[in-house]
Amino acid sequence: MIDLENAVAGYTSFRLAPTTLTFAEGRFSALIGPNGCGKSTLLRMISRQLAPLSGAVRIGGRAAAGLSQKDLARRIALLPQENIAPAGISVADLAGYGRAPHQSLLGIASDTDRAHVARALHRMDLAHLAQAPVASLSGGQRQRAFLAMLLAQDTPAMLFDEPTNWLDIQHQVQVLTLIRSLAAEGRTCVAVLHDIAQAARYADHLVVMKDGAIVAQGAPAEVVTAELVAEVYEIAVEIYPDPVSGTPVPYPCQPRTGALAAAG
Ligand SMILES: Nc1ncnc2c1ncn2[C@@H]1O[C@H](COP(=O)(O)OP(=O)(O)OP(=O)(O)O)[C@@H](O)[C@H]1O
Repeated sequence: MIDLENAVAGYTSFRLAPTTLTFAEGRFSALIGPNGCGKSTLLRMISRQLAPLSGAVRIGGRAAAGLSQKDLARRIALLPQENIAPAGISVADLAGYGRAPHQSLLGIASDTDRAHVARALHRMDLAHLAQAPVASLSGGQRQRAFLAMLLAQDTPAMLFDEPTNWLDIQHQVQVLTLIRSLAAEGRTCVAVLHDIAQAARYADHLVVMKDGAIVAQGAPAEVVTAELVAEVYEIAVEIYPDPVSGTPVPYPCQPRTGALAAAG
């Protein structure tokens, strides 16, 4: 579980509103909202990449501020939006970095570490590219290599900042299904997603942000309404039921311009 109590973080030009929020374990929570509303800032604060200016962040009931770097990395992992691999590293070695918090200072890999890495590469469809340099991968393959590193870290709380970026539709579904199964294993999973229909279909819980503040949260069917989308994204939509899950799918209303407007 991750809980925030009046937590505030930000930069000179942008600050989150005091945020009180719980991400429950065993649940896939999706964070949605317009560009620049503070979603990444919130994840950075939770993962302690950005120190809270006030308030508290607790991970598994423990104050994040009081944890050692290693203890923190055993409890929570973050897939950032931008990832840079060390020069010349292979896919398997990158995934192996995820095991560092579980190793001694000497960084000697155990059989357990190797098993975690092999499983992570398999889950991300990368076993055949294990020895390939990360620099030689496509954008989607690289994203999956960083996801494999996250899986190898094997933490009870996992944060994903736009995990479906660069992925084709097959791998988008694979990653969203994977996050669901990680939550079903009892982990606390939080993902920033831009596709509201995907968020509504795959997540159990939606948290909606605007201008640095949480403006709505709850079950997707309750949260995703035409009124909320209009208020948060400033665009008129109609809501259709997802043909598979029945969850809400917002579709932009067509502006009635040109020949269509004249005909109507
Ligand atoms: N390192 C930084 N230094 C200063 N300002 C920053 C920094 N990172 C982000 N910001 C500002 O903070 C605000 C929130 O950014 P953030 O990245 O959290 O938004 P976001 O909701 O994740 O956006 P997006 O959907 O575009 O990824 C923006 O106005 C951004 O310009």
